[in-house]
Amino acid sequence: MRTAMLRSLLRSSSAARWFSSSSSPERKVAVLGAAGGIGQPLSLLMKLNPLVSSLSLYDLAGTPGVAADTSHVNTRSQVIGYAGEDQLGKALEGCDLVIIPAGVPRKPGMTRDDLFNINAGIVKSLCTAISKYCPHAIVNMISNPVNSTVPIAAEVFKKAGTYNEKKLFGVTTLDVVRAKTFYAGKANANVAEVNVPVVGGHAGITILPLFSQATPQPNLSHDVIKALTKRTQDGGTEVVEAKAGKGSATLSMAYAGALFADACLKGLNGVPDVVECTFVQSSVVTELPFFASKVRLGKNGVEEVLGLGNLSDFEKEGLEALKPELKSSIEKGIKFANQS
Ligand SMILES: NC(=O)C1=CN([C@@H]2O[C@H](COP(=O)(O)OP(=O)(O)OC[C@H]3O[C@@H](n4cnc5c(N)ncnc54)[C@H](O)[C@@H]3O)[C@@H](O)[C@H]2O)C=CC1
Ligand SMILES: O=C([O-])CC(=O)C(=O)O
Repeated sequence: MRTAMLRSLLRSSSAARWFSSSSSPERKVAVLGAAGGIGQPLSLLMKLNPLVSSLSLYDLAGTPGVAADTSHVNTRSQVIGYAGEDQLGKALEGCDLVIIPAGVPRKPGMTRDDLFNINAGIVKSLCTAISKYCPHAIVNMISNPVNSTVPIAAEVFKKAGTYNEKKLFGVTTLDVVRAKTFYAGKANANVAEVNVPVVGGHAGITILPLFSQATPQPNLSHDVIKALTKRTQDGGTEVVEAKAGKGSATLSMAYAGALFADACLKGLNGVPDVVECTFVQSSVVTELPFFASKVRLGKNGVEEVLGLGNLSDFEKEGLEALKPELKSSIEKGIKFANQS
């Protein structure tokens, strides 16, 4: 279901006709940081999405080129590039969905939290503009550290009087994408039929894949589950090291970001039973104010935050172990937003 759009694109010899046949509502989507490593392929994937009617590509520089390039693809949306802070308002006006991959990526040896000092300020200024120009938009936060940037966004929106907890999402889809891929390999399963919930947050041990709830469920040993868990938690670092100083995951992240944005748009359009794992304000899952878990998406954003279900003893231990780090990252974000 989730990859139907991309699979149809690959299969169809007349993709343009397939895409232009959409009659879904008008939806304006902005990508902030659209000229970056994630921003460019994500902009292309959003251009391919028939649910988008208007695509607004914003960055400090370079977006006129990305927009001109992307706009030649013969699909539904009209694309406009906006460059520089004075054009941010226009980029955001009337948006239904704003996707934020703006900010610096990791280099080998860094943690996601090492990005806080630069990215916290970027996210704060972008969210201030969102609260002014499209206060009702759904926000998909990709910029790291997600465990802190989502609480920063919430505080900025609260201060502006525009906070709607149902519309703010930390994008953790790449953790799910990785968990599915790695699990399918070990389970010898068709990856297209694999499902794995991933909960917690988006950094190191705060990423908690729930392989006990994965489907299909072959009999994998505890050692294999432990190794799969570690590989999922270290997936970002695996890419950072392989890129050797040239950034972090961009292509797989663009794919994951496009999947999550598509799910949000489907929810907005009233498609039933759209469920994704995502980092949201959460009161029913743990005592922490934000937590990633399965969430049902709907016309207003979050329709329902779903519980964790039954956990294995190993997952229960993982859950307790992640809480202090996640709590401290959340608090760091809240403190930053209220201090500066
Ligand atoms: N949530 C997740 O699963 C993942 C998150 N990320 C994060 O995404 C972020 C972006 O990564 P990349 O695209 O690889 O970085 P990049 O450096 O290639 O691109 C970032 C873009 O943001 C732009 N930018 C910086 N300040 C801006 C501002 N104030 N307004 C608009 N644009 C601004 C830059 O000009 C640049 O084009 C990083 O923080 C990275 O850690 C990366 C992979 C996965
Ligand atoms: O690891 C990073 O820095 C980027 C990221 O969040 C990921 O790939 O999951």
